[in-house]
Parts: sequence; structure tokens; C-alpha cells
Amino acid sequence: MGKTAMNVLREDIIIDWVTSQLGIQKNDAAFFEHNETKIVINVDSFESTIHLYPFVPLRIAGRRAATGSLSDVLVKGAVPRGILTAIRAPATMSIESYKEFYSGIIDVAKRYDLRILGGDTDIAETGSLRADIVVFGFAKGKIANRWGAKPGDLLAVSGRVGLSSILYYYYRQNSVNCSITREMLEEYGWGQLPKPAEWLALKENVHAAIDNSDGLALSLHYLSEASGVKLIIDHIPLHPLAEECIPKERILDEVLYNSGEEYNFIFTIPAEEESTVAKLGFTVIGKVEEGRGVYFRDGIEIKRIGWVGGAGYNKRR
Ligand SMILES: Nc1ncnc2c1ncn2[C@@H]1O[C@H](COP(=O)(O)OP(=O)(O)O)[C@@H](O)[C@H]1O
Ligand SMILES: Cc1ncc(C[n+]2csc(CCOP(=O)(O)OP(=O)(O)O)c2C)c(N)n1
Ligand SMILES: [Mg+2]
Repeated sequence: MGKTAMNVLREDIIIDWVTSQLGIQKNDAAFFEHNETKIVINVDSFESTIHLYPFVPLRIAGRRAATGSLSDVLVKGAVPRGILTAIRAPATMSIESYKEFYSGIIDVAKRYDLRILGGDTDIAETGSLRADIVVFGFAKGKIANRWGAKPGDLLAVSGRVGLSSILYYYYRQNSVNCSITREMLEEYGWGQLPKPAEWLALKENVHAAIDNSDGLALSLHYLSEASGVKLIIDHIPLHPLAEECIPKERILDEVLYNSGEEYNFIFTIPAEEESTVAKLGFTVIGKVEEGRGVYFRDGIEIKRIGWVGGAGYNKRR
């Protein structure tokens, strides 16, 4: 890392500093136990200049914002129960737009049976739309931490990867080999999370888990680093539209490095669970070995590149 990079305000540098200052182990959500009740709680922010593509309707953006926060709680193995939401909107925004965004949060609450318990509202003269969304839930049994992967485990994911890569490609290049449809945007808003009941049944056997918010490659690296293991990838479940919309020679790089916000659950589990994993609709993408780093089976390295707040996509650490 260059000398100047140290002085730049970047999400990864800040997170390294704050977690080491406070002795926090990097995980997707926080865990708190009180009188034998296990509470899993998370906050994630949405800010329109960072998270809102101009072609995404506000209701879908509201869904994506709430889903991003909920995903961290569910992936740890808790049943999400409630939401608090603090929203700061500019007075330049119409009340209809505000309601549209908030309706997206309500959509997520309905889908996952969460109660919106309250929040906070601020109106500023100008500027961006911002929402800080807290989701909490209760866990029974095991917490699926980011660490704990063991050599010999299978590596698996929920859903498909690459829908968000299409949107980022379109945002950047202003064209893709397909039209951006309402259905694609709807699917992006809901993410690629598994069904809660299925995940909660499986998680008792899961060794380590993370959700894909910052891109497939970077999420795999975070999982590998947290457990001190090597990950070998032999198959990526590409979203069929990624194959259709992104130029063939760019697909793999876009899906690995310019993805994220899809919230696929990425986890490791003992090899004897393979048939259960498949039956529940997850895809085995590789395995865990002793060592460090993330590689394809042929030995080609998957780089530690993805979304880093303050740097954007594709900046190596
Ligand atoms: N401002 C902060 N104060 C304390 N801990 C933080 C802060 N920002 C991030 N963290 C912690 O750093 C870790 C990684 O955060 P993050 O990358 O945002 O996770 P995720 O992608 O799952 O939302 C988490 O354990 C989170 O709680
Ligand atoms: C205008 C715009 N640029 C880029 C993106 C892509 N993008 C923004 S944030 C992000 C990663 C997720 O970030 P965050 O919500 O901070 O999630 P966390 O890692 O904290 O869960 C991605 C892939 C976008 N959605 N909109
Ligand atoms: Mg976060």
C-alpha cells in the first residue's frame, strides 16, 4: 500500500482501525446475549449518491436497503423480528418519492414478517437521501460466524451471482446487450437470499458464513481470512441474464469483481451435508483447504478486489 493510500478515508482502513481499537471481531452483524436470549443486531446505511443507480425506482431502492440490513441478521442464523429506520431526506424531494422509498422498507417488513418499531426522521434543505436501517432478531442454537471454516468443508452459495454486475455495467458503459427490465430491477431489490426457514434449518451444521454485499471475490476473501483457510472454486452459478447482457469476454471478471449487493449467502459446511445443501437449492461452488487465499481449481488466483466504500469497485488493497 502506498504512503498516500494510508491517509485516504476508506471503509476498509476505517474498519480495520475501529475494530482493532474496540476489540470487535469482524462479522456481518453484532451478537448480544442477555439472560440466555441471543440477540443479533445490525445497522446498514443507504445513501443515494453511493447506493442509488438513477434507473432504479425508489421503492426498489427501499427494498434493497432494508434487505441489505436484514440479510446480515439472517445469515448469522437469527430469526429477524424488528426494524428501526432513521431517514434523512432533502426538502427538495417530493413527499410521493419519500413514501415510495419508505414503501420499499415496508415491503421487506411484510415479506419477512418484521415489525417496524419506530425510527427517526430528518429533513435537510438539500443533499442526498439517507437511511440507516437497524434490523434485529433472536437466535436459537448456533450463530453462523464469518470464521470457523475447516479444511475438507464444502463451500456453497444461495441464488445466482451477476445480476448486480449487469446494472453496474450499464451504469458505467451506458449500454448492455439486453434491455434493463422492471423484472430485473425487482429481482435486484429482493436480493439472492435463501428462504429463512431453509437457511435456519441448515445453519446448525454450517461452519462459517457471510453474505455477498461487496462482491463475490471480496466476500470469498473475507470468509477465507476470517477462518485462516484457502478456498478453491470450481463452479460459479452465474445469473442467466449476466450471460445474456454482459459481453462474453467480460462476464467472469464482472461477476467476480463488480458484483455485490446481491446478498447471496456464502458458507462452508461438512462434506456429508452435500445432499441436504443441494436439496435445499444451494449450489456447491468449491471446497475449503488448508492455506490462504482464494483460487480456481486450476490454480489461477481470484483477486482480493470488490466494492470498498471510498474507493469504489476494483481497487486493490
Ligand atoms: N463505525 C463502526 N463502528 C464499529 N464497528 C464497525 C463500524 N463500521 C463497521 N464496523 C464493523 O466492521 C465489521 C465489518 O463491517 P461491514 O464490512 O460493514 O460488514 P457488512 O458488509 O456485513 O455490513 C463488522 O463487524 C462491523 O460491525
Ligand atoms: C450509484 C451506485 N454506485 C455503485 C453501486 C454499487 N454498490 C454500492 S454500495 C455496494 C456494496 C454494498 O455496500 P454497503 O451497503 O455499504 O454494504 P455493507 O458491505 O456495509 O453490507 C455496491 C456494490 C450502487 N448501488 N449505486
Ligand atoms: Mg456494513
